Amino acid sequence: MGVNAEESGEPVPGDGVGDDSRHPVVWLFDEYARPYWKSFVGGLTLSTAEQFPSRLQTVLIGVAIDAVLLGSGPFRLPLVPDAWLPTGRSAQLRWSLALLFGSFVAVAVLNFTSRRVLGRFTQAFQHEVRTEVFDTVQRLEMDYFDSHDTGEVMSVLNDDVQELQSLVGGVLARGLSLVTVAVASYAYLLWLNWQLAVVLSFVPVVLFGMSYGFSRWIEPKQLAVRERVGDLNSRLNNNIDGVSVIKAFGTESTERERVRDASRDHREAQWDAHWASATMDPVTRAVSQLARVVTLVLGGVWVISGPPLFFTGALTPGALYVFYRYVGSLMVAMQGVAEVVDAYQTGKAAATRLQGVVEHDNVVDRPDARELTDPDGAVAYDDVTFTYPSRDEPTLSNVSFDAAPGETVGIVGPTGAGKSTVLKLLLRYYEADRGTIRVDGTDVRDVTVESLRESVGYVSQDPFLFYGTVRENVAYARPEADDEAVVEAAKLAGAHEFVADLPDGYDTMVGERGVKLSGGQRQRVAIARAILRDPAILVLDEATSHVDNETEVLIQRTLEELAADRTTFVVAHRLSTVRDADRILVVDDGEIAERGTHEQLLERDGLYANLWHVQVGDVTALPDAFLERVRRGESA
Ligand SMILES: Nc1ncnc2c1ncn2[C@@H]1O[C@H](COP(=O)(O)OP(=O)(O)OP(=O)(O)O)[C@@H](O)[C@H]1O
Repeated sequence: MGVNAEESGEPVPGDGVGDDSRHPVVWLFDEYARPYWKSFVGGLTLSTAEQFPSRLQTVLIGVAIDAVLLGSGPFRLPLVPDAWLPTGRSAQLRWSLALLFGSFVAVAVLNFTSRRVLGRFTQAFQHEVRTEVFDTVQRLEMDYFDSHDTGEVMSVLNDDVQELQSLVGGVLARGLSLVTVAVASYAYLLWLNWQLAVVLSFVPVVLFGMSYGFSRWIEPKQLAVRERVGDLNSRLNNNIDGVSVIKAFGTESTERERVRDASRDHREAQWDAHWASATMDPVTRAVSQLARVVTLVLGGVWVISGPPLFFTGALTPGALYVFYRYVGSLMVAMQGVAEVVDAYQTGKAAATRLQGVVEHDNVVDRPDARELTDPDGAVAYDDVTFTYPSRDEPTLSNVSFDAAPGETVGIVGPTGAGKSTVLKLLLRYYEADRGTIRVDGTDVRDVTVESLRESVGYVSQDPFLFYGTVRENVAYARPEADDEAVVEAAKLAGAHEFVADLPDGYDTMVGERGVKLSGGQRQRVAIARAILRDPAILVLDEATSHVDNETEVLIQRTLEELAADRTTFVVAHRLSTVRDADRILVVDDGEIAERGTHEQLLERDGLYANLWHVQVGDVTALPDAFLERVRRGESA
């Protein structure tokens, strides 16, 4: 996306598009954690460093048992020259106590700081991922939203981002500490008594093998859980959104069953994963207990009666204590590996899904795309053919037409003929398979999507209003617009009267999606929003379908004035809406079947003329072929 993440220090989420060679977790950190790398590395270092003073306590006690308590061994500490250490037993006791105390303090300080630093990193990282991935999602093209429902997307933005917490704390910090503990402890055991250390080394190897096998076993189960969560969220979301339809059709019990099914699938997937974890735990525990027993038996015999079996040399009680404690912590570390691997699999699944969203094949600007500045609004379709990604057959075939700046073009035709699709291509919601669409003579693919859409005001049949006030919704297209401009736009859209009658006027909350307004009122607010934007091209896709005839006439008048200096496309079923258009295109089955002015089309006595006769109630004028078509449900 143009900016170099290295140079700017900012994460650039689109950078990874198409780069699927990176491991999802590496990709995630590379894309979003870079600005915070210092706290990331610092936090990991501190949490790893914390392990050393806490391991030192066992060493100190072991040495003190032999040297101070029993007086049977030298007072020696790893990595500390003997010359620095005291020789008298009371001085050694004081040293041991002082070092023990020091290690307690060090553990507390390191624990506090590592949690703080790593916690801050995790929060910042999650925040970055959440906001950047959301930003990417909202830029994804329409085909993504055609094939993914809200619940699925929400689950990625909520649950998967949440998982990152355990990816950092539960996997990276814990994993690194565990490895450090294991390596350092084992190195010390080798130094203390290499023979016993070598014999006991089989246990961690067995435990590690078990953990690895377990991870392979659990991975698909974790993935299934995440997918089921997405399905369940989608179902719940859909039902809450569609609650009025559910009530109207009295389908509460059917919906209850559907939610129950989705929840059951989720429960089963969850149980499957849980059961796998629950099986692994006691098995690893048993192996670890066995290792402790072997250490005690072997070491005890060694201390009391000299080296057993093939062992040679001596083992002191202090060394046995260290062995017993360290073998215990080694086992805990190995058991922890299973949990780390488990958390890693969950984190990896989340990262994979986040990567999947961000790397979704998006309509991106060409490298040399230019800004479309201040266009006159000439629009030309040249032999455009288009197939929806989920369809096999083209929805539009060989569509060609021109609209000069300031012209009003009406688009009519039966339901499902492809009228809205024609205009969605102008907005580049989708890309044409063949042919070219030009604005002011420039191929829309050669300009930036953002500047193209800034030049087009779009009002759909069922416009979406945001939760907020009427004023906020009108000013949405131009937040800096002052009250006067908002009221002016509302007047032009025929909305001012009803807004003034609302309890709080322009400050009235419209409810979620504008539910507190009628369909016609919502449309008028949406038209005001488009007018306020003052675009060169205005697209009204059934924008007045919910408005009564009288209000439509009013809106029509204003739009005529507005349309004078902007190119306007009007899709309408109510033919009176487009009667005065400079040109009318009749779309039938994805093709432009007829074109001309209202009068020309009536004269032609084709599909348009038939649709007109239907609307003016002149049914006797309709030919049998047309009536047959209506009977087959092909016309509206
Ligand atoms: N996102 C989509 N994915 C797949 N097919 C789609 C999609 N949107 C529309 N279609 C199909 O494309 C065809 C044309 O749809 P379009 O919405 O352009 O028709 P229309 O003429 O505007 O219809 P109406 O008058 O009912 O609004 C229809 O068969 C429709 O089912």
